[in-house]
Amino acid sequence: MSGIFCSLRQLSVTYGRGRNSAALDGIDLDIAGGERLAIIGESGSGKSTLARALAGLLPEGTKVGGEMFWPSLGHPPRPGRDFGFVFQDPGSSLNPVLTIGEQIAEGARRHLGLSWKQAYIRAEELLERVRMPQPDRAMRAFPHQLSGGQRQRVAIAAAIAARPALLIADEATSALDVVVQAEIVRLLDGLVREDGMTLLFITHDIALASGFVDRIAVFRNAKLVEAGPVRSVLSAPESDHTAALIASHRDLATPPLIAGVLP
Ligand SMILES: Nc1ncnc2c1ncn2[C@@H]1O[C@H](COP(=O)(O)OP(=O)(O)OP(=O)(O)O)[C@@H](O)[C@H]1O
Repeated sequence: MSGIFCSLRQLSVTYGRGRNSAALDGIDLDIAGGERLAIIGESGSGKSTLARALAGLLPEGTKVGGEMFWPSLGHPPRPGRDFGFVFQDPGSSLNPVLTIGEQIAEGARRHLGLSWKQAYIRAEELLERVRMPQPDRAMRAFPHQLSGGQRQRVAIAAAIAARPALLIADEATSALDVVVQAEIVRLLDGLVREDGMTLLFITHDIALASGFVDRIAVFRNAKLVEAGPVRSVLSAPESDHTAALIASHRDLATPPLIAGVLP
């Protein structure tokens, strides 16, 4: 890991249109360059709001308080260039009327200044990297011709096309069955290690995240409950809420298995 990638100081977010309760409230958090950080929390705890705040994707009219610093980038991350986003439903980020090759190549062309020909070559290399079966055929396919897991591989390839420093995966495996889920987690893990990307892995599933991330940050009701290395959070959670989350996963709550889950 290298230095601090992002520092949040008392970050607060309140959505507009008459809402007065904060979606994030006084968050202090440092994210190291190249680290794999899991953002854990129940539905509505503020996880996606954190991702949108980092990515500068909050809707107009949202009130943002506190400060965000980007020591290694020197500026807020630019969409498609400095960060890539992978969502739960790849259908929301893939264009149904463009071929897979066209949509991956577009990001590489626009942000890396490649010609279309070079961008197509890069797109096919990316499909190989995300272990898409028959990448040459997949280049000419449309999203609806692929399985959910394959679409998620394409979404990941598109998200990393411009070699971003930050990859945000927001419930990226939640809609997949457990076998494909494990494959996608392994894939993300390998890609961020190889490229030295910082990964924000947003999930409600502490057991899934604990198998591969470096640190866990637990959110509840707009607040950061605790953050720390996986081993410390699992073996000595600071809050009752985190302890309850761990206890709800029997395989994590059983001490001999904690060691088994960790790398
Ligand atoms: N665009 C929006 N406008 C108004 N309120 C919003 C908006 N998006 C989220 N919220 C509210 O902000 C709070 C935090 O939502 P957020 O989506 O960040 O939570 P989350 O932990 O990601 O939940 P989930 O796991 O269900 O996606 C919730 O109360 C939610 O209803």
